[in-house]
Amino acid sequence: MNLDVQLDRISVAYGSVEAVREISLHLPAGKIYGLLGRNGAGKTSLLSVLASFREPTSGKVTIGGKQPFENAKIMQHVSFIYDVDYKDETDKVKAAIQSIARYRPQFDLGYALDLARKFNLPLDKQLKQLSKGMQSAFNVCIGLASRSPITILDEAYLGMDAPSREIFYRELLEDQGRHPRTFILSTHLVSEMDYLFEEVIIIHKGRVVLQDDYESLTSRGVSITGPAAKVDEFIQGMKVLNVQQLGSTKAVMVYGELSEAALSAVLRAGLEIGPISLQDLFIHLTGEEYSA
Ligand SMILES: Nc1ncnc2c1ncn2[C@@H]1O[C@H](COP(=O)(O)OP(=O)(O)OP(=O)(O)O)[C@@H](O)[C@H]1O
Repeated sequence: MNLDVQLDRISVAYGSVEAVREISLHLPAGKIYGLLGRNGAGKTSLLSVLASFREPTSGKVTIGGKQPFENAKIMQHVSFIYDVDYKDETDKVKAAIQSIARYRPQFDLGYALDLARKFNLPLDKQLKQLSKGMQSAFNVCIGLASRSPITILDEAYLGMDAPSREIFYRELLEDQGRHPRTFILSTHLVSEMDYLFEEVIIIHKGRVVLQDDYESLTSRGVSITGPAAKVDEFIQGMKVLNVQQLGSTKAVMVYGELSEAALSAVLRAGLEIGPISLQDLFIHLTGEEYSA
């Protein structure tokens, strides 16, 4: 069953607040997608539509060619992991895992318990008694062990300490190797998680500002440094993300195709070329100069 996700001109409005504005995306199945955006960019609103937690104000979502909203056949293949409020949840960790396993068709109970052990989750404690980071680790266990063909993790790491996040990232990659599926991960921890993503979607003020595979993205972004006049000559016609000048030396971050010929011309001119990180791209593409 091919569960490609297609969003056609999805908008989400809360009264007069337009959280998502006509977003169209095609997400072929089987990849790890990173969804990046600043606070309030519209990530959770978009993901809740994708997970059929809410209907869009306008536009259409299809998963495997079918509309998922109130469609149990499709929704059994989708897991949406988000920051759940467990303050009244008296189920114990092990019992909660067992009861979730009963209604998720691909759930692997053994793997869930193995993950719980790796995260040091106390199986006989009530969910409401877990610390914030442990509750997130519990959510991650459920998200990974569900093995849903479409697994959406909305800032799943909240409160998890660095060693636990490392376990999460390692398990994600290993389990994706064993059971390939679609992961959509929203995050603010761009530099920490970038190596996980096969494709990156950056949204800003409810709109997509960039969607590309990770390798092309980072190969297209470069910094060029050298005497200001020479740098200016080379960046003509390119999308400039950031400019820094110290005396007569200028460092410019640009984004776009740079041909082999252009690259060697830059080097012949004695300019320095360096890579830019996904975090740099994210910061500058969502800075105020790109505001809608
Ligand atoms: N239930 C709601 N009622 C009114 N406005 C809302 C509601 N939920 C979200 N919004 C608004 O919609 C916009 C997008 O919010 P959303 O939670 O989707 O962003 P986000 O990218 O997930 O943000 P963050 O990274 O801070 O979690 C924001 O302006 C937010 O204030």
